[in-house]
Amino acid sequence: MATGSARYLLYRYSSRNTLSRVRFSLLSNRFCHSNSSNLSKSELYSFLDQKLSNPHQFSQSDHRHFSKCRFLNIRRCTFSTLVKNENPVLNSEPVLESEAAETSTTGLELDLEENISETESVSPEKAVNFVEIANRDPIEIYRQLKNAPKTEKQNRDDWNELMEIFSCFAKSGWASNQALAVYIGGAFFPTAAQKFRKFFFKKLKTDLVKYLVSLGPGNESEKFLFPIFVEFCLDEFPDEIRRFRSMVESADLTKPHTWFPFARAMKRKIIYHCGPTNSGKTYNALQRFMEAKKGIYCSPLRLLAMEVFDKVNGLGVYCSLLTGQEKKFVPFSNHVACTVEMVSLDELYDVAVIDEIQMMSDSSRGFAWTRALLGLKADEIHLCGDPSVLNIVRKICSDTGDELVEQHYDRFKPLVVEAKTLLGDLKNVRSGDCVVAFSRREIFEVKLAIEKHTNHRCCVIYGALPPETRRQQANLFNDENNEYDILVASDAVGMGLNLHIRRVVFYSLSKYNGDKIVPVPASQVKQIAGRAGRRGSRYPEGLTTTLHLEDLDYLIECLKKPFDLVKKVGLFPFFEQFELFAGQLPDATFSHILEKFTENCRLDGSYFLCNHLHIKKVANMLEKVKGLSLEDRFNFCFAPVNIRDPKAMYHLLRFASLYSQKLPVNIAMGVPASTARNDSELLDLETKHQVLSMYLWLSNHFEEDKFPYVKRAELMATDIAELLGQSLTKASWKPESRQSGKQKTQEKDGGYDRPRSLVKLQEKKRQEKSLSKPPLENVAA
Ligand SMILES: Nc1ncnc2c1ncn2[C@@H]1O[C@H](COP(=O)(O)OP(=O)(O)OP(=O)(O)O)[C@@H](O)[C@H]1O
Ligand SMILES: [Mg+2]
Repeated sequence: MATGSARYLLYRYSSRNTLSRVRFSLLSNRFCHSNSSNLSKSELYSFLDQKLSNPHQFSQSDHRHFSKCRFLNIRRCTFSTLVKNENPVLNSEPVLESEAAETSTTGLELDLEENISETESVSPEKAVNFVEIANRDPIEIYRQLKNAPKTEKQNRDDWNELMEIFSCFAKSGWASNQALAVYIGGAFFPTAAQKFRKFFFKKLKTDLVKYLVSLGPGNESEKFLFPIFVEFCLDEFPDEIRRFRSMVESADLTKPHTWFPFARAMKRKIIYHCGPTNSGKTYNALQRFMEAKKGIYCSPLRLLAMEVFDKVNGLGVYCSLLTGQEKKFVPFSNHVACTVEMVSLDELYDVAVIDEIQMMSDSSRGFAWTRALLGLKADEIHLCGDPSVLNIVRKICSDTGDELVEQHYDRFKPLVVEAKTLLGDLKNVRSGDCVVAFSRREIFEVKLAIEKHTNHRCCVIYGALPPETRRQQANLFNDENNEYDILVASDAVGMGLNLHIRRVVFYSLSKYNGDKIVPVPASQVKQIAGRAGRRGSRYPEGLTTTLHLEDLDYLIECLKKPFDLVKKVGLFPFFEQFELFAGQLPDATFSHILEKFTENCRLDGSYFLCNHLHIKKVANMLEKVKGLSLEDRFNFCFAPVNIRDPKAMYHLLRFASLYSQKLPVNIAMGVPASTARNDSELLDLETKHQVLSMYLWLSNHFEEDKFPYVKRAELMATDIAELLGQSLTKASWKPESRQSGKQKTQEKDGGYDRPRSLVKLQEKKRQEKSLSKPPLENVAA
């Protein structure tokens, strides 16, 4: 049977079965792409019967296919043209849909309208002028629907199709996103869409239904429905819209440079000291800092702030110290060394230094650097960092109108990679080595192994140690006149400390990121490796290598890799912004407000909202403490606490409870009489110090009289830091296993071996995973 006649039969069949236009088109499409065009009339009819017997015969892909063809089918070649072309009585030469579309021109639209009316008598359904509907004003459509006295009856197919269209609309990410622009919130959108559907179904108009059915579920119908939906919402939900509007406006984090009008009123000069590690960036910035009449140095770490405080005072420039935990005011000082979170944006300075500016992109703490850069009231601001945020600083300066001067640096002496590695054996460590491991457990295992199998003694530095203890360990390592000539450290060694390291040895290049084991990012590897061979140290030429040969390639790859260019930097609302937003949700809990803020806040393309999982965890715990103001909660949530340490969390809860009851907050903790004898005692000392540090932090962020035991806490903290230092120098025990099922290290005869390269292990796992996955085509099939 010729395709033309088959199509005619198909059309006749569709008339007989009152097939909707969409279904007819889909069917004819399928038909044309199948061998069924060779069937006889009865065979064809039974083929169609069989197709139609399954109500789900038109799959999503059919709909998608039809959507794609919509412009061909509707705008340029309507069903009626198709029928006309295919009708052997009217046209003996059949024209396929695609051909008809191909040959149509833009001028055809007028003809199509004629065709619609022309075919009214032959169409299985009343022909509808789709072009006219597509161009109709949505406001007018909405009014017409609203004023329609009753619904017009539809056939079942169209009804079902319409249901599907509305169900897709309600789930549409596009529509939900667009709705935000008219202040229909993401949470409210499904309700609004459901009410819209109810409204529409009560007022069905056949022409609209036909048109929507011709568009089918998906993009096209969503785009058509959306403006009508907007009209409906404006009319039906003015209160919700008003409420959401003020909520969105109070969560507006766009244009953060406008938040600091005083800084904007100043003509600031920004000097970006840009370069790799050990290139003199901080040194040069500090020279200007010390020359200035009034200066501030903003550090990424307490330890580094203390170091600058000592160094600057040592050079005769009076300088105070300000960190979350301590305030050391030096009389007559016009200079201050602080942690970046503590920087004052009220004071005027001649020179400010913001060290490690690339930390602006840090997922949790980035906002503190962004705030300092945008808000510092200083004539001259020196930024020190790697080139990763250079572009974004350029953009910020063009927003703020500040002058930007770039100073580029090279490393004093190149870092040399030792290709031999330690051949998997820690016995090959040498004096001046810093072995870098990424967990506390590994650090102690390495220390134990080195001290057992060699004559070297090890100092240790890791994040959970107080800065005072880290400094004590660093001094012990730097001092030539003792037996502690190896440093075993975590990534905590990567910033700030000036250590006499000859060679950085990576024990591993993978670390646990709180969720899974991942390769250490290249920027971090560079930063850590850069600790070797500092200018002015005993080893001005630096070396780096790995324990295992297998890890060497990854190390080289990281060192060669150019710095990634950061596209976004961190932001977080001030308390005042948060408070304004909270006003929209009077009965909500703190964590709910936080959640809503995250959901509704708007940010410019160069910024992201900093990760606040930690804050949320604390907020959830403090939910049960009654009587805290919003500001109190906000402050308590920023207190430095290890959320994975139940003891530390318990103390924070206790502090907040006492505070809320207006009782003096006590420490309720003693200092152990002697050094730690095992790892659990050491862990206990670490926790105790963290709790005291938290107490001191809180005393600096709340009224002092509420935390009356500051002096005592300071003394206890000093004692514990000392005990920790003493405990570490003699520590020779196996670390506590905090997680079961972790990789076990192996001891071999007369030596020590880590199981295997974790980087390789990760790579192998990834490869196995991708091999076990079927090829994409199969998945699609
Ligand atoms: N011009 C100089 N004269 C004397 N010592 C210098 C000079 N420049 C830098 N140094 C010393 O070199 C060492 C590294 O310098 P600096 O700390 O400024 O490097 P950096 O580029 O900031 O490195 P990082 O990125 O690791 O912070 C420091 O001990 C510093 O005192
Ligand atoms: Mg530096």
